[in-house]
Amino acid sequence: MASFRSILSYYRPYRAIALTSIIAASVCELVDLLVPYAIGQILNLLSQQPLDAPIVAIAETVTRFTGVTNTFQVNLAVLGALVFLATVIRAPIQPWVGVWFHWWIALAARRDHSRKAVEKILSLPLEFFEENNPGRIANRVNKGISNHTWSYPEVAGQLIPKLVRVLGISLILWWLDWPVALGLIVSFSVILALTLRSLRRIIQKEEILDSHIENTESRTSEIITNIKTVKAFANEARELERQRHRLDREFKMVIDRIHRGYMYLITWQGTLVQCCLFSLLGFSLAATIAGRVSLGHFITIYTLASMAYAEITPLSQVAEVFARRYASVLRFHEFMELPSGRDSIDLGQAAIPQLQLSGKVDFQHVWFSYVPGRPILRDITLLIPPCQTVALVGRSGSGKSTLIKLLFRYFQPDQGQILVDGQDIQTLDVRAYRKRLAIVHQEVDVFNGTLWDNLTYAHPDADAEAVYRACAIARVDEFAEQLPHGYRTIVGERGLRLSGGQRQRLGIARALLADPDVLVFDEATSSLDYESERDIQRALRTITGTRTMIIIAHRLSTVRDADKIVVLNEGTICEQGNHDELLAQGGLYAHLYAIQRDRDDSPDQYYL
Ligand SMILES: Nc1ncnc2c1ncn2[C@@H]1O[C@H](COP(=O)(O)OP(=O)(O)OP(=O)(O)O)[C@@H](O)[C@H]1O
Repeated sequence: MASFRSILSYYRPYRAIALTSIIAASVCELVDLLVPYAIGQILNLLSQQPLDAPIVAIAETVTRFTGVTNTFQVNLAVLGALVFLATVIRAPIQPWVGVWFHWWIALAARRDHSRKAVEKILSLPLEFFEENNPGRIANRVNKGISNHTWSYPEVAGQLIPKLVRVLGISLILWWLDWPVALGLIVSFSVILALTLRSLRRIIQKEEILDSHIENTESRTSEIITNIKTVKAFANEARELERQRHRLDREFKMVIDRIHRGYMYLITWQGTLVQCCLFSLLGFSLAATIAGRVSLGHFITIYTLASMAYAEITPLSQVAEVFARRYASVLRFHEFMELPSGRDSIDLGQAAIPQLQLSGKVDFQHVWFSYVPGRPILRDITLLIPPCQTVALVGRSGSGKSTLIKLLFRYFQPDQGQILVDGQDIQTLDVRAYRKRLAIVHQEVDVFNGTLWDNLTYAHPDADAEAVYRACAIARVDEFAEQLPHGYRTIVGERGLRLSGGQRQRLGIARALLADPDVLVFDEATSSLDYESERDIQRALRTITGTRTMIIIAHRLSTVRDADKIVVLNEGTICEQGNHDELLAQGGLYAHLYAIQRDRDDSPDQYYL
């Protein structure tokens, strides 16, 4: 559970430098207090009233060392020097000991935690990304980090040094006239406590607002991602209406609850401060008339008290801004505390151990459910000998892709085990293991970069000859040559958009270049036209028998030549054998095959 402690731990690596810079900034604030004090003493000097003992002591020391006997001149020089030190000398030092380090820490922490956030994203389990859309995740991370970045200089550079300043003022006032100091301390503390209490109430509303904003932004991001569907169903107006409703709700919350709350706070706070200052003026004036306080001290007291009360507004503003950000900062920490997936990789591990597999895959009594009590796979037992081509077929939702997800260790079986070359895959180094597998999905991910970069994603050091060979098999060469800059054309997010078929060919070539021991095609050619698909299949025959291939397909023409066809039905294997055997069995496969042969005009394209 994220808490204030999590926020402190964000800056733990910079503890020493943070402490030093906060102390330095606080000292600068204290030095600034010398000015009203010295001005008060100058007034006493000019009006021939006695000076305070410390000033007299310093002046006597100066007289002893310099030999100057004119007391008035020495006193004036000492007081002038104090003002010079507190203003001219302090001015160039303060930004460096304070601002520079506060921002250095904030920016260094941003760099470090952005890296950690990427690490977290890479280590979260797959189901997290199925439940949270990219906009929601990016918003949570970016907002959390940027709020941390902005808050640190404010808290370390303002909040803490200003509090020290107020403490310094109280001590000086206590020394000059303790009843006035007591009045200031009590009134200041009461106002600050009341302010913080009001802020706490506003924070609760800020938290609700934050989750409203996250929902709105997440929907906007979904609209962008699914814009084709929105337009195709002419749902623009409905989406707009829904977002308008959400934005109105946010606005109402901001104005009626949050902004109004701040307005009330500023109003009573300002009035109370002025009342206190006015009363303090009366008390110190009375003390001066009664001769208890010198004219110089009266000026010093009033100036210092004004300075202290003047800090209530900036202090509460910093506290207010911090409060606004607190909720989103905590949400960032909650995100960072999410448990990593069981399949997560040790990113600190330098070298990936080498692993070579024969490609023998053995599912032994595998049970699996996404939701407890609702098994998706039931007692799957399947042996795939090395270098065989096995097809997984079955109705939509029968569990084909889930079986592959288990093979890739995205999820763990509830019961049973999956062995590769006789070893339980859970015992293998996950990075080394996955390096020996490759998959081509129906939807191929294309990164922003050149076609070449995308092709060599799994194997960046692949030599040109290997790339061209894979491209020839997957028929990438056909369209690559047509692109404006060939293989160096930028594709993806900020480049040329590839068609669904072209993306699938790219996906196939990319997987081939990884040179895996087990190659999986999950509806990998479904976006291709019949002719291209047949051509690619013919080309793929050159690698058939060189590695284990698992093909998930609805189009029967793509699996007829498989060594084994496994038919899944409601999470169980109901039949297995080659095409002819399954037809001869006259079971589900033969039944569906017959239905589709009758339905389809083309004898080569049967869908399951
Ligand atoms: N992350 C998930 N959480 C919960 N249920 C899931 C999840 N992923 C898939 N399922 C469910 O598991 C079942 C099997 O899904 P799976 O994707 O394995 O089927 P499939 O045979 O590959 O289907 P298709 O041929 O349509 O791709 C479906 O009922 C699906 O709704």
